[in-house]
Amino acid sequence: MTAFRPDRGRDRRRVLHPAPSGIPDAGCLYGHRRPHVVVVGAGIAGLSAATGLAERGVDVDIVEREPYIGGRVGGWTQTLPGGSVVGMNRGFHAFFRQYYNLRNLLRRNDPGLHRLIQLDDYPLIDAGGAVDRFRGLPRTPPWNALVFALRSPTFSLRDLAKLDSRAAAPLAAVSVPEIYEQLDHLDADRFLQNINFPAAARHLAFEVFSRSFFAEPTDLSAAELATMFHIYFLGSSEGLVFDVAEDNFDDLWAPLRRYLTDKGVHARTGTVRFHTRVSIASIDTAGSTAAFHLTDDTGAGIDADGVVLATDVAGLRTIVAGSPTIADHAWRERVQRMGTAPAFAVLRLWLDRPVATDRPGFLGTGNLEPLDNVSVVNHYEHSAAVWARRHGGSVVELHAYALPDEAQIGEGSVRLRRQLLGRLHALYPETATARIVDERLLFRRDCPRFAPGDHAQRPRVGTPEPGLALAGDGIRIDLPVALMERAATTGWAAANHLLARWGVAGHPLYTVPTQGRSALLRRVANRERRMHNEFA
Ligand SMILES: Cc1cc2nc3c(=O)[nH]c(=O)nc-3n(C[C@H](O)[C@H](O)[C@H](O)COP(=O)(O)OP(=O)(O)OC[C@H]3O[C@@H](n4cnc5c(N)ncnc54)[C@H](O)[C@@H]3O)c2cc1C
Repeated sequence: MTAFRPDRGRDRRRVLHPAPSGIPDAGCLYGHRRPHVVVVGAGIAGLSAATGLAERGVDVDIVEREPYIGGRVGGWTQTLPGGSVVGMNRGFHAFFRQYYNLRNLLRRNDPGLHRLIQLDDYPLIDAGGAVDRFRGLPRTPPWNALVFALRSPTFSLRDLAKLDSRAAAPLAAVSVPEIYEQLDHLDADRFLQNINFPAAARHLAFEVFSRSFFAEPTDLSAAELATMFHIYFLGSSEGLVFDVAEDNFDDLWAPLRRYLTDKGVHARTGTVRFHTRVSIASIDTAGSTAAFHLTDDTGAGIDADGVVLATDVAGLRTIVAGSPTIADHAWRERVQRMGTAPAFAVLRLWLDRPVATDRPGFLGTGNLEPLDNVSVVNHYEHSAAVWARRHGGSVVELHAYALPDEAQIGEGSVRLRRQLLGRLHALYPETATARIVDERLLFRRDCPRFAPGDHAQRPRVGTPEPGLALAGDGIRIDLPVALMERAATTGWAAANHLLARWGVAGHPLYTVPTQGRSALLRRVANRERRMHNEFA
């Protein structure tokens, strides 16, 4: 059996959320057989849920619409002109050290996390050429934020003095979930204006934060921004340096898939089967001998004792709309009200020339629309590095978030591509004369919306339907987690939810502290909240 050592990080103030207690193995709970759960969606959330269930003796079928697993962090291969087979994926992802629950998933079959490598620095540059850097920052709050602010060309000591410290207190004293009561009615842009945050720094540091939720600061909840600031900056001493996958994302998930399907080798007892290219259309709770009957869009069906819906928002809405017998009307309506963020584009270029050697693996940009970031993929991804070496070239990826609908079609997409290339040539002039050997432009719109007011409406992991749980980065969980880590945490929590129903032990979760680290700032923030409530 593989000994699994959980990732606890280095922050001594991280929080352990203990595993719910129960029997260790679901065993023969159903007489002669184990319970059987269908997990719909094989992104991070679905894979976490499946792992959590299988390790406690539940039989799991994972059903995935795409031909690959990993969801938005999935990878596949494609053939370039000339016959080279190269890796392709949905774009650059930063794996932060405070992603404890995601790292614990990856550790299942890669205990040393050798498939992740550290990216030493990721500069942020704005239209005026001002650059913020993360290299060499202290890890411990508040020194990380202070040194970042003092070093930043967009933030002066005078700016610091001008901050409205009372209005800004919630930023430094985030408490989850209370922060949503305080700030979810506001948008991030308005909040930063209210606290006198300097405009240049707003564009650079905070726009990058908010646009990583694929939204403009005016469309992002201030509570989500503050929670992000807490997770990555003031609430954790794991630091702002992150890891990236050292190869295409399929390399990240293949070992986990083996871990889940190889029988008898690992510390799990349930049987796991993957079904790719299968799209679930509906779930029925009536008329079948099993608790649930799931039907795919070809009409084929599968019975289950429990279900985890770990799809993206659109997938969840479609399935729930087709399933009038599950849960209740109010809950189904709540699901239909979930929103998606605007579309984004990922343009990957295979160039016949290298970029300058000192170009960073990842560069964030502010105020350089439509460009949000540039990655030099061959600086960190193994298969891209092999291609670049063999061809004396480079592999570069450009992201553009929060796009208007017209940017995705016809002349709009041609213009977007042209603008992105123009930005690249201005930032990295050596690329202007490079020939594009091949390119892929992807448009997607499958990230959840985190607009003001969304939080209270968001469905939670547990549902009114016994035996049905939700997971995904758009699902509410009142813990300080975001993006990939929210996907992983809700996945483990969905497994725990179903296991608890059967009296089976769950899995522990870890998070950054659930409240701000400074008692003084917490007191100021609490006073502010009380005053706000009195006047509201
Ligand atoms: C370009 C980009 C960059 C990002 N960068 C970062 C980053 O740097 N750091 C970070 O933390 N996060 C980042 N994210 C966010 C991160 O990708 C997501 O938070 C995370 O992958 C969500 O995982 P999930 O399992 O919740 O959803 P998904 O990955 O979307 O998984 C849902 C799965 O359900 C499947 N599905 C949907 N409907 C059905 C159906 N009816 N039947 C069967 N299957 C179905 C889908 O095909 C999909 O595989 C980024 C996202 C994008 C797009």
